[in-house]
Amino acid sequence: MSERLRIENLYKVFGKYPSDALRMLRDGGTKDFVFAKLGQVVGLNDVSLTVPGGVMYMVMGLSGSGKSTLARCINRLNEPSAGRVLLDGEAVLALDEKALREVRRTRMSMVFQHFALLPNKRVIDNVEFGLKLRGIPPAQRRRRAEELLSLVGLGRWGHHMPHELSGGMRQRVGLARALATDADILIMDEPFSGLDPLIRTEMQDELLRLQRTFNKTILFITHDFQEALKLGSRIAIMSEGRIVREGTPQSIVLEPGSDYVAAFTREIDRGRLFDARSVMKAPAVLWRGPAGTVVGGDGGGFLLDACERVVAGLAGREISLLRETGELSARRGSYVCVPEAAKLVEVARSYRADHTVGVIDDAGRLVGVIGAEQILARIAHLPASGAKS
Ligand SMILES: Nc1ncnc2c1ncn2[C@@H]1O[C@H](COP(=O)(O)OP(=O)(O)OP(=O)(O)O)[C@@H](O)[C@H]1O
Repeated sequence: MSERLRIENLYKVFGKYPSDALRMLRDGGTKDFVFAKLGQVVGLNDVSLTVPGGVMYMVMGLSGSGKSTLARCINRLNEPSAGRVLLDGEAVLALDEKALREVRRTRMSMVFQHFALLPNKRVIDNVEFGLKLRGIPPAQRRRRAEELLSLVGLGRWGHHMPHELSGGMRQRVGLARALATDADILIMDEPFSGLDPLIRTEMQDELLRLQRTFNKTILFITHDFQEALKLGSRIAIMSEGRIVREGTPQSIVLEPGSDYVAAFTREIDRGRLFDARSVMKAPAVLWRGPAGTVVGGDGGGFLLDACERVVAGLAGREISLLRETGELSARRGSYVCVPEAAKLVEVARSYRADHTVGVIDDAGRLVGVIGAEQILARIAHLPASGAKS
């Protein structure tokens, strides 16, 4: 994945002469310290991050942690006090006004809270709006808008006014409008906050679906950790203008690194966050013979062919028999395998006592095994022996 957006050592101090504040911050001073000494508010304190192309990158933190300031500094709605913003390697802070306007219009667009629609324009005109500003010819932009409306399930609503639609439908129009712009980097500042929970879930699913279709690069701001976990490929967690933890959702939950981050992870549903790949153990070889190779452990195993594909399953007692007598007793069809991406909750559902769950890759090869110990350990958040993180 190529890098699209890179932020390097970005600072934002709200105040006329930020140089003293910057010096204090670079010397290790905190936001509170700067405010106490100078009365200036620190929005960002040495923020660096990299957003790869085609991913949804989440910026998460409590109110006042600097999320919106970061979003606004990236496209210079707020002028950063120091640091660099690179869009496809180009320095955004060096752009003159005209070039900046062009970048905002065509390459990096900002989606504000609630996707507010223009109330006196029809739904289709709302979706077309950004394209019109870009000077796309009428027939072409109409086609694109119609396409997008049907993609969000509102193909027949183009000629209605926004007030004739339900809240959820209006949100979908807003999402279609955001995606209609050809800018392939979208900065979304809490677009779903304040929505009722059902509509919010529906919108999150819709965004994930559309993201897969359009492969946009999205920097998504949220204060909701669950939302960050659900949508994000990577998450940056902010506190007091700094990034205090950055990583994949699974790595952050496994190793929060501080009490501040750990507090967000406590209530999350681990069964739906972790996948088979992240809990499986490497299969140990127990036996080799003309019939194939047996891998697994005391809880059960698998007989594999020469291509490492599962031929048959062995229950725990059959593994004991093999160990004691060297006698192979494996039953064809008597095993459970899941794909690497299967969620832990699905693995737990397929688990049978005295059997090990196999994990297979796209080519059908056995790449790992999961016993009850791994499932329970990850759900209860204990380190499991041999499990990958
Ligand atoms: N225009 C401004 N002038 C002065 N201080 C500001 C300004 N905008 C933001 N701040 C301050 O910068 C800090 C970061 O604010 P920001 O809005 O980025 O936080 P946030 O994480 O987006 O919060 P929220 O979730 O409440 O929107 C806060 O201390 C805020 O008071």
